[in-house]
Amino acid sequence: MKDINKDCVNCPAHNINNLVKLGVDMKNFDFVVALAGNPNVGKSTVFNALTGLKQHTGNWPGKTVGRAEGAFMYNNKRYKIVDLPGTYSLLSTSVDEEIARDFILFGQPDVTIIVVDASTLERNLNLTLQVLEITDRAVLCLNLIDEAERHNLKIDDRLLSKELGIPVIPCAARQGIGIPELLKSIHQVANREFICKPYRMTNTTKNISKAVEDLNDRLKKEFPKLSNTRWIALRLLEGDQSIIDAIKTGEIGNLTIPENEN
Ligand SMILES: Nc1nc2c(ncn2[C@@H]2O[C@H](COP(=O)(O)OP(=O)(O)OP(=O)(O)O)[C@@H](O)[C@H]2O)c(=O)[nH]1
Ligand SMILES: [Mg+2]
Repeated sequence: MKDINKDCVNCPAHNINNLVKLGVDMKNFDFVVALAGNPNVGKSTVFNALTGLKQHTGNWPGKTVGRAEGAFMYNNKRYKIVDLPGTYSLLSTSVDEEIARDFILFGQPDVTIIVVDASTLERNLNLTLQVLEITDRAVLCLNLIDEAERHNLKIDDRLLSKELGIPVIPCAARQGIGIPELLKSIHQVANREFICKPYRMTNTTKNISKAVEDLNDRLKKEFPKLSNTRWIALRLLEGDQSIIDAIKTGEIGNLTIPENEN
């Protein structure tokens, strides 16, 4: 009897009650969700599972080359979801990586799903920690868990969730495993039923903090609509030439994605 219930909870018919794949129907959405992650970790596979669309997937990096958008409805809330090119770092400079970086930083998503490859978790944590520096609302999709298991890797997802301060959901997106749990977490984080406490590095000295605060104030005054000005202030202190140029030309102000485009 117990097994029958378990099968019922995991069967597609049960999930259909909660998830409606809306394809490209992005009207009147309540929340914007971004898919961030290293190349080739299954972001588009998750996107397709949630929207019913058919974004290009395959086993090599660099397939998604622009922003793809779709929608789904879950528990009567409408979500617009944005699939992004893979990126190793928010400091990356290739054109595709910049598209991902700009949306994660300035697109003001309500929830960022960080998709990671469970079989190469450590490498993926670099981007994860960078994303957690700039957002209070994120969910970690611990994807390719089947591959990790095949390599006899066991990940303590509950401990990882505790340490990162965000929900961690083991998934095998290609097989649809973990998608119901992922949806539930996206919903809880978007609706503030789950309050994230993202892991933040705290090794900044007083002088640096003061310089960041000063620059942050000036940036906010100059570009009132720009999000993540603290991140920009840090890059300025590091001497990041592309950011310095974007400020000099005023181009940085264009990175804010207007609300009606969301
Ligand atoms: N075994 C296994 N394969 C998966 C899983 N999720 C995705 N894949 C496969 O992994 C490959 C990469 O998936 P994509 O969805 O294209 O990855 P992506 O992150 O969008 O890749 P880029 O757009 O190139 O950054 C595809 O061959 C998928 O079928 C999973 O959970 N398990
Ligand atoms: Mg992709």
